[in-house]
Amino acid sequence: MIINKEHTRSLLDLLQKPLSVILVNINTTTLGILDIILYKVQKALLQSDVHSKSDKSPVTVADYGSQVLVSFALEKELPAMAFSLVAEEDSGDLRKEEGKETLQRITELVNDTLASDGTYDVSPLTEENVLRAIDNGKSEGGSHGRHWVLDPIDGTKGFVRGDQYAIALGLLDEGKVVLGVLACPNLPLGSVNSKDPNDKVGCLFSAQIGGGTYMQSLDGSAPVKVHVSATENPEEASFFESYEAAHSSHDLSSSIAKKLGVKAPPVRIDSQAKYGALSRGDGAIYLRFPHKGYREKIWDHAAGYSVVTEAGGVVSDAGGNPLDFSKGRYLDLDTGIIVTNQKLMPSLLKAVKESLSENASAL
Ligand SMILES: Nc1ncnc2c1ncn2[C@@H]1O[C@H](COP(=O)(O)O)[C@@H](OP(=O)(O)O)[C@H]1O
Ligand SMILES: [Mg+2]
Ligand SMILES: [Mg+2]
Ligand SMILES: [Mg+2]
Repeated sequence: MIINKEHTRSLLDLLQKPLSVILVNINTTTLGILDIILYKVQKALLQSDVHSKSDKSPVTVADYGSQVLVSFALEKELPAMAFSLVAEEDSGDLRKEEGKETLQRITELVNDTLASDGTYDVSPLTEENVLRAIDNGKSEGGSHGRHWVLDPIDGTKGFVRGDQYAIALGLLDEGKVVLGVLACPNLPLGSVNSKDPNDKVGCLFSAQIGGGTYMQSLDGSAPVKVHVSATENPEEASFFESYEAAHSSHDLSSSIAKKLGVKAPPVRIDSQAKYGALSRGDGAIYLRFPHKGYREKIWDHAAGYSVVTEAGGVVSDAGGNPLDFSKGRYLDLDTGIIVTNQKLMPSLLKAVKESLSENASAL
């Protein structure tokens, strides 16, 4: 397995801009701390430091380490605010006998990182501190107050494979997503469809409610405003879906695309990088149809929803209802998630409805 250099970029560095939008003072040195942990984690991954959660999905030291450091830094930087974090990972497996070594490894990495960075003058975190930082993410969210929503690594399968992944942070205010930051370290700056291996990669998308969506390179170019594709013609539209067929029915999306008249083959990539790419018009449609019984989590969509919506796109469930982030850790929705521009949405909804009634067994 080859994990390339982009995996080592600083997570908090990626988050700096939008945090500054809401006037949170996280300084740049602090933001550098995750560089080192990801570099080390990358090496650990080569030693197959990938574990399986109770739902059989993978988690790596990188996922935990990212959650510890984002949680730690947010708590440090937001002392005056009531700090509530809804995040993907929990400490359950790390508290078991079998999780001991992984916990040790995370603690070691976090402490090495904090020490070599030096921004926070703190004594080394104990394993208990690490567990507590992870468990900061236990908030239930909901319709009152402010809640940060974190996916420390979205697209873990892509991360492990060396493909696309994202670090996704959103902010809920009274149940609405008001801020979204999506760092996509492996996404080419020009287009997801770029075939040139020398193209620069690493994109940061950020959106604030009412303020549009901006993209910049991860090494700090000036942000440019981005918009979703304006196409009204499905024949010109290409569509995104999960790389993993287990996450979204490829059969159903293929039937929808056919009905709609989409000519291009699907673009299959991991993570919310799909939302980022769509927000700048790389493709015009994103279809997500998890298999029966799967419940979508808010951290898998909050940042991406904000980035696409502020770029002029529409995100809804398969019934055309807007996504509701105010219900807690899960999104309660009808069947799937579809994303496109305002012009294409009515015909997309029609195609989805017809395909669902003809291919109910595809889910
Ligand atoms: N059976 C399933 N159906 C749909 N989504 C699933 C799934 N199992 C895991 N996922 C979610 O799909 C996300 C990745 O989406 P994508 O397929 O677009 O890359 C995962 O995020 P994590 O990698 O953060 O766990 C996980 O939350
Ligand atoms: Mg996961
Ligand atoms: Mg995720
Ligand atoms: Mg994740």
